[in-house]
Amino acid sequence: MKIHGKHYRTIWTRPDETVEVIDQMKLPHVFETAVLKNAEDCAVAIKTMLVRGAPLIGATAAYGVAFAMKKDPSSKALVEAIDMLGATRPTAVNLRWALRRMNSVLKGIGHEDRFAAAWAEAAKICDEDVGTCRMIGVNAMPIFREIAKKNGGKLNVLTHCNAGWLACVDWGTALAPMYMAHDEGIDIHVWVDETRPRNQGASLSAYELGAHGVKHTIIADNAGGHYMQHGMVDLVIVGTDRVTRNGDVANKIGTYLKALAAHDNGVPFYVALPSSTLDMSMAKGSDIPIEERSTDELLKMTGRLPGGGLATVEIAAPGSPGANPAFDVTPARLVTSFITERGVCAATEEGLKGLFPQLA
Ligand SMILES: CSC[C@H]1O[C@H](OP(=O)(O)O)[C@H](O)[C@@H]1O
Repeated sequence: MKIHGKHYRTIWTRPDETVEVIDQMKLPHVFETAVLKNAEDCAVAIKTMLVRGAPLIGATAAYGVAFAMKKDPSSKALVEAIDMLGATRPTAVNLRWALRRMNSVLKGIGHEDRFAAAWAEAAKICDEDVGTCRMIGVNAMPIFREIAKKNGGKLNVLTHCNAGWLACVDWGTALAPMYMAHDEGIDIHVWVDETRPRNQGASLSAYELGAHGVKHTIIADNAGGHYMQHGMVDLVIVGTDRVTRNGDVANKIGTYLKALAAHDNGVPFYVALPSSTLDMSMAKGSDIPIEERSTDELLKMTGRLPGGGLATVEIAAPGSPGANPAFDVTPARLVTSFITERGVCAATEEGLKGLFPQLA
């Protein structure tokens, strides 16, 4: 998408066979990129959330495997790289999906061809993600148009966390239809959950939507139910990090509470789901490993000082312990529909198999 008047993807290769990414830990205050030069750089970027978002995590890990093959194309090195990258974050299945895909491409070819093949496959994963996300937007538009038409051309959407182009390679999943609706002339407004503790909503979704000129309002995570109770939310759409065979949805912590509020107020709750985030090997949501992150993310906050520059301050009672699960699981019964690159389906095994028979 376009920022600062220039078209960006979130990850791109450089002539010196390195990879450049946007440093998302510094946004929205500072726009800086970071150059990844080896598999370890990719692992650290994923673990620290310099890059984040299920599809972008997978793409970054794919280039991590390519770097590993450049250094040592042996099968032992391939296994070690996959293990190292796979250990960075447990919840987003895209990481495992990308690593499995890289392994299946590389294990059957000669060592001398592995780097070139890995570099090409990582690029293919990125290009496919752009097309997948665009199609999620396209497939969401009939829903957006229908609801907007009922509201005289206006549409109030609530979203949680960041499932925009910054979470993917381009377009985004949940935010893709927001851009398309805006560009089509629908009077769309987005309630942006700040999304504590990492504030991906206030820092990243608001940054994206503002850059595209989409009307939006940042709200406290705890305010979403209030707006739904007062008829100010026409639909909720979120991204996901893993959907299991029965349609349960892992997504950023707090998503489950939004789904409950939406259900209680008769607000449709959609999940934008690329097939790379579908885990048909896992039966149900309670099987999904939930990442526990440092309580520093909860008990401290980073922001911009009045004179510029970033600073991190403590915001909690000194010495009080914290707990910081990064995701929760929304049961399929609370999901109105999945919106995928192949169309829209019910949040059921049957619905998913209907769109993705090859994954059955
Ligand atoms: C389109 S994937 C976006 C998904 O990933 C985010 O998690 P994180 O920022 O921790 O990588 C969040 O769950 C988003 O919905």
